Amino acid sequence: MFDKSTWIRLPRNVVVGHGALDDLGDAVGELYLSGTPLIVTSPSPNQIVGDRVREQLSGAETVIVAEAGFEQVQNVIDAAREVDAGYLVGLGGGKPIDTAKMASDELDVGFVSVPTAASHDGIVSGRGSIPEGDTRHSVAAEPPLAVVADTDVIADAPWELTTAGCADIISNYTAVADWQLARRLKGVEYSEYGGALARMTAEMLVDNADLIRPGLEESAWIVVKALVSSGVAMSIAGSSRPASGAEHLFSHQLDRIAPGRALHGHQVGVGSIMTAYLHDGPDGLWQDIHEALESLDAPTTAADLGLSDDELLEALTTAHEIRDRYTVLGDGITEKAAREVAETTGVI
Ligand SMILES: NC(=O)C1=CN([C@@H]2O[C@H](COP(=O)(O)OP(=O)(O)OC[C@H]3O[C@@H](n4cnc5c(N)ncnc54)[C@H](O)[C@@H]3O)[C@@H](O)[C@H]2O)C=CC1
Ligand SMILES: O=C(CO)COP(=O)(O)O
Ligand SMILES: [Zn+2]
Repeated sequence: MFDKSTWIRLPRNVVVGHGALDDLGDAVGELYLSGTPLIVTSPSPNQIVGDRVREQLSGAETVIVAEAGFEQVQNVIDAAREVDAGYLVGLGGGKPIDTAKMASDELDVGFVSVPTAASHDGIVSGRGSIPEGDTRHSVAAEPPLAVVADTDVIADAPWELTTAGCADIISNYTAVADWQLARRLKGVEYSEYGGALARMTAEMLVDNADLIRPGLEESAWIVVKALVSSGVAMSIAGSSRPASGAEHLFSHQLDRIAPGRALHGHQVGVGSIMTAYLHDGPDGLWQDIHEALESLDAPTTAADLGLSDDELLEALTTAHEIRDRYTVLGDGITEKAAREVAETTGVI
């Protein structure tokens, strides 16, 4: 008997474009949400567009989160209960958006995603990525009912935020390769559709890398659309597997070893260069990934990430410990192997 069943939860309204923030009220109005909106944001996005968002959502309250973590999620839950929030709006980069979507899940209220930077592919996903002690959880969270991405605001954000988002997407190449490896070696469930979409998104971004340039609103448009597509791949898969493999484990480990040193997307990009080499050897995809990152002016070396060689090697040799997710790192690679891959790819 066929007894498989799956839920794919996707946003109803995805509004991307110049001045899209002015459509936020309409995009939310169409969802028939009721009650007080609670805006979950971090200091810079609040300063940049907080008032514009509050103008669109009458009676909105605001809570500021500086970091992502379970404590912050709990603070948002408490703030939401205090104002009897009807729905939450994540405004900013990946941290406030993840925090809002996790709090919404716990509170059983709607979630709206308003990215102010194209820095990560969690803007649409129904996953939250949260550190806790020595580990980092990828948890099911409330997918957004609406995503409103204003390309004017995003194009105005520091350029490195956009290149971080590009690198987060490019890393889908190695994430999907790890996922396929885990299917072959460990029988991990694989979604052809989720894997193909994630990979195609990375390919489209690499093919358009020449068009992605600072200050061009069209670049923000290309990157946001790719981030949406990558998030949809995660929703189809019901996990972050299409967009998170060993390169992400490496980045998560760096967040512990060298916190705040570099952006998430930049760390996974450098990780992806090295794990692509581990997958395919010297003549494989690592050079294309390296070239695409270089052409975007995204980091390709430990020094670009503000890391010493030793910090980078420590992260690479211990990344497999972060969580129980089988990747090309298996149960860990030796320091000699890590040094060889990092040197051969020019990362150190
Ligand atoms: N749930 C998921 O599927 C995913 C989650 N993530 C998570 O997202 C986080 C990384 O996201 P980031 O956006 O890099 O972190 P972030 O939220 O800390 O943002 C990075 C910086 O950009 C600033 N910023 C945002 N918009 C700005 C603007 N318009 N102008 C000036 N500054 C602006 C923020 O204030 C912050 O200082 C990590 O915690 C990562 O694990 C990343 C990818 C996918
Ligand atoms: O960053 C992600 C996808 O880009 C997902 O993060 P996790 O590795 O925590 O699932
Ligand atoms: Zn990521």
